[in-house]
Amino acid sequence: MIRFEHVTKVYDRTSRPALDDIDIEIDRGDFAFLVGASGSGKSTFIRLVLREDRASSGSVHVAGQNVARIPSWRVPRLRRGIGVVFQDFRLLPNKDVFGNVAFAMQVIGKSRAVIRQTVPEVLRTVGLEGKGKRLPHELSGGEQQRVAIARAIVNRPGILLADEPTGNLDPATSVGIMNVLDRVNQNGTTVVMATHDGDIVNSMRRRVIELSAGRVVRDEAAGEYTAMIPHVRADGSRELLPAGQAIAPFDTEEDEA
Ligand SMILES: Nc1ncnc2c1ncn2[C@@H]1O[C@H](COP(=O)(O)OP(=O)(O)OP(=O)(O)O)[C@@H](O)[C@H]1O
Repeated sequence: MIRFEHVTKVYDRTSRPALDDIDIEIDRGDFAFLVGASGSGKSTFIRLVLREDRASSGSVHVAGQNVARIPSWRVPRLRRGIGVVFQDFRLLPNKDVFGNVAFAMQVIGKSRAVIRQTVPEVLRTVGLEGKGKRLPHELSGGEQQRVAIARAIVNRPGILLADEPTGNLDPATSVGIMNVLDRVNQNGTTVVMATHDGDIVNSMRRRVIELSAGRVVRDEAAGEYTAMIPHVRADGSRELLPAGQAIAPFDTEEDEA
């Protein structure tokens, strides 16, 4: 569904690539977490899928299409097949819940009859039945994110990209949002979620793609937030430690040198 072939992205006026020779495939129906420190390239990955930016080299394929070959006038059609959810919800403040979701259908020319039928169905999917007339400021953060997800999926995209969707939410509310994303995935949508939320990654046990300085340093089918890597103790015995901690003995040696 999403294929990166040796993709490198170097932004103007920077020397270090934001993405460095990324070669990865995310299949139809997958659920993949993108993890990695701030600045490791997660948002850049998402921007390239949406063709908000172009790869400096290599190619990005979405639903079988090389996005660099799509003429500008057809980019909106590419994006119509991709729902996007952000950390800060980005709802229209003067439209109610129904209006926010309906708007995504109006802009692609859906009829009023179809909108009237579809929006309540989608609001039910995200757990917001009966809240169609509320304005965004009358909703909790978790409810606002549910509206954002409803809006992202109402046109049945093949892909849902979520950039830190639980970043502004407390842990309990985040679990509710993950249940919604899981349901969306079970309905066949490929979900890619960039996150710093270790608890969520560890509880979901889905594919984990870890970026570090623009490179894929880990890609596990049912991974955890932090990789556990083998570490040899001074006495020769072995233990599993989080990747960051396992390099400590080498730092010590350097300090002494
Ligand atoms: N428009 C830009 N111009 C120049 N450099 C950029 C631009 N956008 C991102 N970068 C740089 O590219 C690298 C990757 O940034 P990116 O935003 O993709 O990281 P991220 O993993 O999403 O970080 P975060 O977790 O903080 O959102 C960083 O070094 C960043 O400074």
